[in-house]
Amino acid sequence: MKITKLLELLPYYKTNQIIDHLTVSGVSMDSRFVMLGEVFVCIVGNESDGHDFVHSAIDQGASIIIAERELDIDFPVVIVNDTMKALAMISSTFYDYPSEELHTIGVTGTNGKTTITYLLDEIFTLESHTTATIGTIQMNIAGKTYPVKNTTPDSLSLQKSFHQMVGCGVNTAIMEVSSHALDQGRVYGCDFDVAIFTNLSQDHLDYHESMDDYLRAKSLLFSQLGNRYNMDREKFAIINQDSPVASKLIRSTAMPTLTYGVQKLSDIMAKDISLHEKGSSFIMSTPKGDVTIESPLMGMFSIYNMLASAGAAIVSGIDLSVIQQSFKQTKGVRGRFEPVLEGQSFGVVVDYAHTPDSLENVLKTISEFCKGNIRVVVGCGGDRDRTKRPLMAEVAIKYADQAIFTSDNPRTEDPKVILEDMTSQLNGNFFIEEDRRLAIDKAICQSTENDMVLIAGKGHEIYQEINGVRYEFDDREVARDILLKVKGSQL
Ligand SMILES: CC(=O)N[C@H]1[C@@H](OP(=O)(O)OP(=O)(O)OC[C@H]2O[C@@H](n3ccc(=O)[nH]c3=O)[C@H](O)[C@@H]2O)O[C@H](CO)[C@@H](O)[C@@H]1O[C@H](C)C(=O)N[C@@H](C)C(=O)N[C@H](CCC(=O)O)C(=O)O
Ligand SMILES: Nc1ncnc2c1ncn2[C@@H]1O[C@H](COP(=O)(O)OP(=O)(O)OP(=O)(O)O)[C@@H](O)[C@H]1O
Ligand SMILES: N[C@H](CCC[C@H](N)C(=O)O)C(=O)O
Ligand SMILES: [Mg+2]
Repeated sequence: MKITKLLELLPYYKTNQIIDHLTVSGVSMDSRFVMLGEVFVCIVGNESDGHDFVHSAIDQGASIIIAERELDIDFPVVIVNDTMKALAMISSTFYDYPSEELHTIGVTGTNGKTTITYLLDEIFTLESHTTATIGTIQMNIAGKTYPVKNTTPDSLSLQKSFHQMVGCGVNTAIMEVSSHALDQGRVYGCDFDVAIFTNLSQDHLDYHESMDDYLRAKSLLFSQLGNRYNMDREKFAIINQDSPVASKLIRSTAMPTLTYGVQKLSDIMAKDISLHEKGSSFIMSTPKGDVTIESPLMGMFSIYNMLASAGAAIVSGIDLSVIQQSFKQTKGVRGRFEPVLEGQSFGVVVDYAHTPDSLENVLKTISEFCKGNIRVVVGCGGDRDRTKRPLMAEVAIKYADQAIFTSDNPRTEDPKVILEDMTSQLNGNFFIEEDRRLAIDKAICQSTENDMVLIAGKGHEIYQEINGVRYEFDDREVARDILLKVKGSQL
């Protein structure tokens, strides 16, 4: 591609040489993987600064450098004021603006993103769309799955994936948009058609300076909605009206908004809600009429996830009958309120709750129907928001009859320090068992008829990360092994 074409969306840039004659074979943001003829974009990261690797990028065969500051090299350099935004724009240009070709839905918020992308995938698939999803668990393009490093990929990988989707005949792309991604411009320049907000509660205060800063990042999805090319298609924001920050987000976008909620008057509302052991049912009132929803998804938080998904489906032109059928037959998401059943007389549920709010929601749901004792096994991740640790522990002892605190992914931290952070100010009864397998064993072995065990925090994860090494660990498999062992010993 000619460099002049590649740079066509950048509003203003300076160069140190005449570059108009140059062509580029690709785009790279990592000096270690630059290929011959590629443009190398210097990104200032959290760990290192891409500008420091310019020489190695040139040695690897880069044809031109895009930087944020002047570089003392005799080599073609394009200087822009923000390389993160520049990377997003040139990646989109290089891959021929693929998000414009797709009906693209972005979901942001502290909790519920993965669940909503799965619910939407089921709805659009039932409507015979060819879909793709990107998120925490994996990327799925037209039925083929790919592993992911981040919930939301960097802008270069993202545009490449959109391009692949277009090539595979995908028409609807549904993705999670994390606050880190918004802050780091990973979705800058994406042509979203629908942007969904779930909720805002405490998480990631290791990365964001404050809750206001966290909200500012989330609001970028809405303020950037419709900023890009394809204005032939209407854009919509779908906002949780019951969230205290709803009005801020509604004001942050110039695009039409559809609200959803349970408490406050909203465009889409759930009424006559019934939450039970086998799921939930409610009347969903919408601008297209009312419909009765029955679903195996449990808990009030699931009602919100269904309303948000319904909002996005409605503005995408999908009939209420399809939404109704999809919610009825949903398979749910692995690691989200996933039961482990080995014929035992008590319940065991594995859930990805790793924030105070999600843990509270899940425990509240369990406490609404559990007739026996509730035991929770939970820890907090290392190298992540320290301030959420005591809050999660407090929620655990508030709702559970027995709280067993253990390790999650300690990463580079000492698990004992994490457990100390969780419990040092805590009043009440709890156990500490650092070894997650033993903690699960303890909860299961003490349970009897009608009790419930919640194993929280790791959900679908199939590893435990300790000091940079990922050891095989799957809460569901561990629980299953223990249940079978207990069953065997009772024969
Ligand atoms: C803190 C954070 O968000 N880091 C992300 C960031 O990496 P970074 O800023 O550390 O990058 P860096 O290592 O400093 O490198 C800066 C630049 O120098 C380049 N470089 C570096 C070394 C070298 O030899 N040559 C070279 O060119 C790098 O390629 C890069 O372009 O940019 C990378 C590329 O986009 C991300 O993969 C990485 O995510 C790390 C792995 C991570 O753990 N992020 C988490 C916190 C995160 O983003 N989580 C959210 C989900 C949260 C949720 O759902 O709850 C997510 O979207 O995944
Ligand atoms: N709407 C909701 N409100 C509050 N809690 C929720 C909601 N939906 C799901 N949860 C809880 O949050 C956990 C994570 O849900 P999910 O994976 O859908 O969220 P996420 O936003 O994708 O999280 P992450 O940021 O870690 O990727 C679930 O296991 C459940 O405990
Ligand atoms: N996306 C979240 C996942 C947390 C999952 C939990 N098991 C942990 O490791 O803290 C994060 O990276 O903060
Ligand atoms: Mg997720």
